[in-house]
Amino acid sequence: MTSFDHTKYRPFQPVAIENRTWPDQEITSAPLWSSVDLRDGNQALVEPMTVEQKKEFFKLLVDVGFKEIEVGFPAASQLDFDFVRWLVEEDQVPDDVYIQVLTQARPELIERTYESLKGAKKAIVHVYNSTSTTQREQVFRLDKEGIKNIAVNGALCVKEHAEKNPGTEWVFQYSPESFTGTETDYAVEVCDAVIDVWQPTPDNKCIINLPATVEVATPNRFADQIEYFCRNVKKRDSIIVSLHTHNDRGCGVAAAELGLMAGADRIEGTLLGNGERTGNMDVVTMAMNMYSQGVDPKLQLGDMDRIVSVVQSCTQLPVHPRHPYAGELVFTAFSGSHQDAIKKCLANQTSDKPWDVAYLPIDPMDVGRSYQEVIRVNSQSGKGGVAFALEQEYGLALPRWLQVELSPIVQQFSEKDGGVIESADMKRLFEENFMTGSTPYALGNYTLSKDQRDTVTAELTSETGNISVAGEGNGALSAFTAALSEHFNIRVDIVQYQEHALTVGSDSQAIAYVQANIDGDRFNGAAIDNDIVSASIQAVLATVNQKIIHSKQANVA
Ligand SMILES: CC(=O)SCCNC(=O)CCNC(=O)[C@H](O)C(C)(C)COP(=O)(O)OP(=O)(O)OC[C@H]1O[C@@H](n2cnc3c(N)ncnc32)[C@H](O)[C@@H]1OP(=O)(O)O
Ligand SMILES: CC(C)C(=O)C(=O)O
Repeated sequence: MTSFDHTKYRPFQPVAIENRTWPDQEITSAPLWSSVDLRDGNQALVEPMTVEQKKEFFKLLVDVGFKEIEVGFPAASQLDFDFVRWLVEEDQVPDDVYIQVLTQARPELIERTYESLKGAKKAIVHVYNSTSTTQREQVFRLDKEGIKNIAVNGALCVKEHAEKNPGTEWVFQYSPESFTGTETDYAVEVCDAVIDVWQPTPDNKCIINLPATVEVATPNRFADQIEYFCRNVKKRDSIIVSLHTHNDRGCGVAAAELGLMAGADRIEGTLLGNGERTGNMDVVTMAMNMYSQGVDPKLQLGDMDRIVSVVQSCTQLPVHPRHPYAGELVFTAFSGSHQDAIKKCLANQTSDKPWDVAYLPIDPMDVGRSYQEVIRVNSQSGKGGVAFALEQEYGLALPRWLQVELSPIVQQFSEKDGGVIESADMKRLFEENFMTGSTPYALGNYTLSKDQRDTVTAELTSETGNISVAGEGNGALSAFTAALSEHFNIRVDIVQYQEHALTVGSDSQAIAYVQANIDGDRFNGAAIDNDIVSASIQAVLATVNQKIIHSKQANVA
């Protein structure tokens, strides 16, 4: 017998709607945003925020650009009450920001709520009661009329208190809590009754907030509910339809997006999605989704590290490394083909072209991240990733033929090491294997002269004694190659050559990369010097040094 029995659950009963229009809509402008971090987010924490944490969080929300911020449930806790008083008395709320507070539709709680707001410049009073069948039947034990009366009486009470305090610019908000579990036509009926009390106008709107208190269906079903609601609610032009989705099925953002397409004007959510159970709708994700489609979300999310840091320290919840747009790994590719594609696309990307980089839906720089972290190398990585890391970190633009040689060396190392290879290790492997221009022989003094042909004479130093070599050719490199060929009795042909100035570390240095065919085997060398000719000569010497060591090892074997 298994207890995993799906027949105990009932499917969601969708609202009957014909000719729905939302699937054809696009999101082309930002909604009104309201942060509920300090209320819904806070009420879901193991340890609710202290006043100090709320202050820090509030400052972040203002800096991010929220103009409506639900700051608490002041009738429920002294701490929330005190925080609202601090905001008002210490004049902490910018003139263009509304503070929003939540209250149940109970007269004594509404009264206390208004006490907390005394002297506020602008405030949204948010009153709610649950309208779902489950709560009607089992929690409130009231019929539809009884539940509607709670809403109407709450709305009346809210209005009366506002009239007694005309110094504040009041906005009223009502939520039929558990909207998704409410028959949609009945939700319209209750909201209509509230609207009748408040008598909003196009110039003095009220907010009707439709919560997916619990997410119970696929986002398309939620969108149907929203479109139905918008079509049928009274005075549509005098109300702001707001959405407040939760993430029980993991679709909080998708539901809000489709709900917006279905006609909503305003979105409530939290930064990075903290909230009851699986969380509230994540404003960061939804806003960045818009941003990535070329729509201005009207929120400033560029300092993502600060957002993550404040949210983590105030909620004491970690942010998942793969959290959309904000997690530490979301712009990082480990696998070779992704790295290769990213590297090539980044090289093509210029500021005058629309962003078009494989595997990166947005430019990491836009949220304060660097290209360095875009590619991290482990045993799944290929040459592109290694080359990218060396270029980003050290300015070493390895030619493709050298990338091909270095990549397996790095891969072997990471397989042994078992994890991510740091750029410093890759550089060390590069130096150990290719910058071999000092052992057994290092370049001492040399002279170059130019006549019909170039001539070089060079001193090579080594532990076993110094030697002199001389040769001539069509350039410095070929003269030096000839000198080495003759002295060591080998045949050296330069197959590949590349050089560039070093832009990282020192701007007066250059690096040369050489691939040489020596007696039928290919060797790769590189060298850095203030002078490009010296760098080139040393890179050739690096290949010859490898050949000498190789031959010695072969003889020993
Ligand atoms: C989906 C949401 O997030 S809604 C917000 C939920 N957040 C919170 O509840 C956090 C803060 N709340 C609290 O601290 C407490 O609930 C308080 C202080 C507000 C009230 O506490 P209490 O008076 O002990 O009441 P409690 O919350 O248990 O509610 C009990 C009564 O209020 C009624 N009630 C609950 N919600 C509402 C409402 N929105 N409107 C009117 N009455 C309500 C209940 O039916 C119940 O009635 P009963 O006593 O006749 O059975
Ligand atoms: C009070 C309402 C909006 C709420 O928090 C919810 O339904 O989740």
